[in-house]
Amino acid sequence: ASPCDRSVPATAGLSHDKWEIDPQELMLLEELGSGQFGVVRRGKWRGSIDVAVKMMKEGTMSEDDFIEEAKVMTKLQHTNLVQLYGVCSKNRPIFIVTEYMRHGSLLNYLRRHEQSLTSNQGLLLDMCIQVCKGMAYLERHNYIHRDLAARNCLVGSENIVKVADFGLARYVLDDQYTSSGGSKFPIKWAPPEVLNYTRFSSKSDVWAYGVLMWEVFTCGKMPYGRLKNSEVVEKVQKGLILEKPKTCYKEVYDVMRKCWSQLPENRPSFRVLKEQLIGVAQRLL
Ligand SMILES: CN1CCN(C(=O)c2ccc(Nc3nc(-c4cccc(NC(=O)c5ccc(C(C)(C)C)cc5)c4)cn4ccnc34)cc2)CC1
Repeated sequence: ASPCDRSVPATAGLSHDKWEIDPQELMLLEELGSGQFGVVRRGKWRGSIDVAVKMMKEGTMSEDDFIEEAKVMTKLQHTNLVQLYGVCSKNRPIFIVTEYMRHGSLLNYLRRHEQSLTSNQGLLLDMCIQVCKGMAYLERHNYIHRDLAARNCLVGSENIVKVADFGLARYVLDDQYTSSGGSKFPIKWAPPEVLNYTRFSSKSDVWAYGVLMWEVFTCGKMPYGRLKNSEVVEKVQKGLILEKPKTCYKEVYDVMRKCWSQLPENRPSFRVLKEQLIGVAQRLL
């Protein structure tokens, strides 16, 4: 640049690829809770943008693989997906920075608002449709979630619901979580082909989506109640499915049941599910 050039020196910002966030532009605020990777905090980015910051506890994630994948994840943009803004990967622990969702997980939201929600089937169905839209977008981009459940969806202002942590399961190092025999594996959201062969697909996400619908219409009950994981595996392989929640239209339960077809090819796609659920909402409400 010529000496009289007042613009910012050319190198500024280049040291950070567009998915790399400068930690000096982050202000960390209160703790939101902790998950598989450690503590999550609310923060401000560039002084004004509300963010959630996952601070990855050392040894919990295969970091280099994730940082590579982050470039792809930042390109996945949809109203019903929690937006990944970027990562701080130049020092440890690495930070994963996403948009902030002020009401926390869908599971806790359902449990906290059970009284007002049980009589509001329209809102419950709308929440399911929002998750379906986010999942249909991931399906269109051949992106598999691998751990879709109400605990991994988040609620923002005006009852907006977004899918979070899509694809992140691939980078968890804890084999109690990654192997289907492990104590932390989400057995109750897994179809037969995942229980038997860990064969994940958008159709295994559809099975999990059916369980998420059941979570929504029971306002956050635990699927299969207090059954042990080993008992659930046995029953699911025998074709047992979750019973119809009391406050749930039969048409809605019929959609859930299709998500639990034993064979993946017999389950609807998220694209078809979205059309069916919107159709049910128009007829019923
Ligand atoms: C009135 N209420 C008061 C209490 N309350 C809260 O404290 C509260 C408010 C907002 C919250 N928001 C967020 N919370 C989180 C959050 C908080 C704790 C843990 C986690 N989850 C994780 O750390 C996590 C989740 C899944 C996974 C795998 C890979 C296994 C799928 C790995 C790690 C997320 C992430 N977010 C991303 C965007 N917004 C949020 C979370 C909690 C909710 C509102």
